[in-house]
This record gives sequence, C-alpha cells and structure tokens, in this order.
Amino acid sequence: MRERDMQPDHLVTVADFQEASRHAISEPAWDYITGGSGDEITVRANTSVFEERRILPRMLRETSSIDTRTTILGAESGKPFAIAPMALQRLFHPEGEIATARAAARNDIPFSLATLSSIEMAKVVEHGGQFFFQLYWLRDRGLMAEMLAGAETFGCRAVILTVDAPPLGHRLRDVRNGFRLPDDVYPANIVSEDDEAAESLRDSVDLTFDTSLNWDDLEWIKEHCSLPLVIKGLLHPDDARAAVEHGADGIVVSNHGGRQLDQAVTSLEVLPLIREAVGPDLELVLDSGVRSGRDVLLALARGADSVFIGRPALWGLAVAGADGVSQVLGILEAELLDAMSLSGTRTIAEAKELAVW
Ligand SMILES: Cc1cc2nc3c(=O)[nH]c(=O)nc-3n(C[C@H](O)[C@H](O)[C@H](O)COP(=O)(O)O)c2cc1C
Ligand SMILES: O=C(O)C(=O)c1ccccc1
Repeated sequence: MRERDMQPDHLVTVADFQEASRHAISEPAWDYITGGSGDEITVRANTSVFEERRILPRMLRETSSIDTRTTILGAESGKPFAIAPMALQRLFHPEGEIATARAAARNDIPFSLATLSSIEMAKVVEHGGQFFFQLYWLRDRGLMAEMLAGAETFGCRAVILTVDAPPLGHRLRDVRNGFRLPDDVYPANIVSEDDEAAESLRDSVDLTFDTSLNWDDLEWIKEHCSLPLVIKGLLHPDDARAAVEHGADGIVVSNHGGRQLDQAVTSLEVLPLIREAVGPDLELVLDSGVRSGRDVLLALARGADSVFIGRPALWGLAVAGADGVSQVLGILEAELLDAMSLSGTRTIAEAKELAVW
C-alpha cells in the first residue's frame, strides 16, 4: 500500500478501512476479525450475495430531503443500522468497547454490548447512547441473572440472545496462527483480572458456555428480565416461526458473519422467506455481509427493518479507535443517503418498498 493511502482522508470505503486495518494490528488479530470458519465459503458468499443484487430505482420523486430516522429494537436511531455485538474489542484498540460505544453515540445509532465485552458493562454504557445487551447462554445462571439485572439498571433497550454459538465454529486462521488472548484482554463481565487466562478462545468458551440451550430456556430469560427479547442467529423460516410462538420480540437474521457453520445460507438470501414466515409486524434485523450504504438499502428492500454493522466497525476501531469507527459509520451513512436519493426513496418506509432483483 502506498503511503498516501494510509492517510485517514483517503479511506473512503469500508474496503479501504479493511485494508488499512491490516497495518494497524497484529496479523493474528486481523485474521480473527476478518476470518470465518472452515473454508470461509459463507464469509465470501455473505458479501458476494449483496454484490449480485440490483436496485430498481424510481425517479421524479423530489428527493431533496431524505429522512433516515427509525427505531431499532425499541431504540431511537438516526439511521437504520446499529453496531453488532462483538466480543473482546480491546484486542483491536486499547479503548475497546468504549471507543465503539462513543462512536455509535456520536453517529446517533445504538450499539450492542457483548456478554464477552473486554470492558465491564458499567464502564462502557456511561460513554455510549442507547444500547442492547447480547447474551450468551452461560453455565452460571447466577452470573447471567446479574448481567440481565445490570442491563435493566443501565437502561438497555433489548436483550439479544445469540443462539448460533456456542460451540464456536472452527476458525482455521486462528488455529494456524495459534491465536491466544493476551493476558490483559479477558471477558470483563465474566472473569476478573487475576483469573487464570484460558488457553485458547475455544477452551474458554467450552468452560463458560452452556450448549444445552433450547426453546424452553427463553422462559427463564423472560422471568429474569423484563426487557424485549430478541433472538440472534436464526436462518430457517420454521425457527423464525418458533421464535414468534415462544414470545420473541424480534429476530436478528444472521449467520454470524460466516464464523459458525460454513456453507450456511446467507442472511440476504433467506430474508424474504423469514419475512413471509413471521408476517409484516415482527421486527427483523439483518447482519452478515453489510459493507456499504447500498447494502443497507438492499437489506431493507428485501424485508429487514434495520441491519447490524459487524466487521466494518472493528476495522475502523483498529485503524483509529472511536474516530475510525465514526468514519466508517459516516461512510455508510453517506452511501445510504446517496443510494436513497438516487433511487427515489425519501424515508425508511419507502426504502422497504423499493424493488430489487
Ligand atoms: C470479532 C468478532 C466477534 C464477534 N463476537 C460476537 C459475540 O460475542 N456475540 C455475537 O452474538 N456475535 C458476535 N459476532 C458476530 C457479529 O455480531 C455479527 O453477527 C457478524 O459480525 C456479522 O457479519 P459481518 O461482520 O461480516 O457483517 C462477532 C463477530 C466478529 C467479527
Ligand atoms: O468470535 C465470535 O464470533 C464470537 O462470537 C465469540 C464467541 C466466543 C468468544 C469470543 C468470540
């Protein structure tokens, strides 16, 4: 890469940030963000499926003012996107989750705090705006109840239960790199500083997580927490129907960014089937593969109410902390506004009516 390209002013797409972040953090850390499971077939499909879609634009619609305001899982948002839950962000920048939360607030969008945050919930939420809490089903029910109570106390808008992990997918880049957590990065909501660091991510996940999760467990969460409950990681329309039957308030249609089952279908492909299964009213968030404002528009047009931004935020974080995340979010917003005005869509409601091929 030429020297000039590393200047923040020259980073004008998410792809630019992806490339620049390579030089900002260690190769194993970059591979951990960027890679996926198995042969990364789903990782590649997640982005190519967006590239293969085409927008059918409308004209003469007076697009001099565009309004992207909406609500996402009970949170007010200036744009139809929010930050996805992502673990252990101090791996990529010393300010970790605090930087991401700050950037989200600055850009008027919600962020998701992960169970495996590398900074305690209390310390992160004071820097951010509206937030969701992502829950992994843990062996330690007491700890889960504590975290849910904390989320309520801190004004969290929704609990997002991730159901497509554990067990963790086999991420071969991490295996080849012998990827280990450095001593000073650990899940701060779960372990304290002096706990023995677990050997590898997979080992620590196996020790902490409870893989017996099933539909009946949703009741336990509802008993321990009054917040809306959102299920993240569904792809099958029948699972989406079951989620509604078990009282879910929303679904994140996701293949975990191709980090879990390799060769799983993409979120964008199944989205219309899921919308059909749950009807027009249940809130659907899509993630996995959103890399531009046009992708956001495509997801809305195919049945999503909003999307989660995953890896792009972490590439921004790696490049320049909160400013980097903020720049990435700014790029997505500018691209979305551009795509909306050029396709004759003035509001999120109109974006959902747009035709795509
Ligand atoms: C480094 C990293 C860590 C993640 N950690 C979590 C997590 O702790 N909980 C969770 O539900 N999803 C986690 N995810 C998945 C994201 O929430 C999201 O589903 C995924 O990144 C979407 O794919 P994309 O980033 O390619 O768009 C993680 C993703 C990445 C890249
Ligand atoms: O890496 C991930 O995608 C993820 O969800 C996770 C799960 C356990 C530990 C760290 C990250």
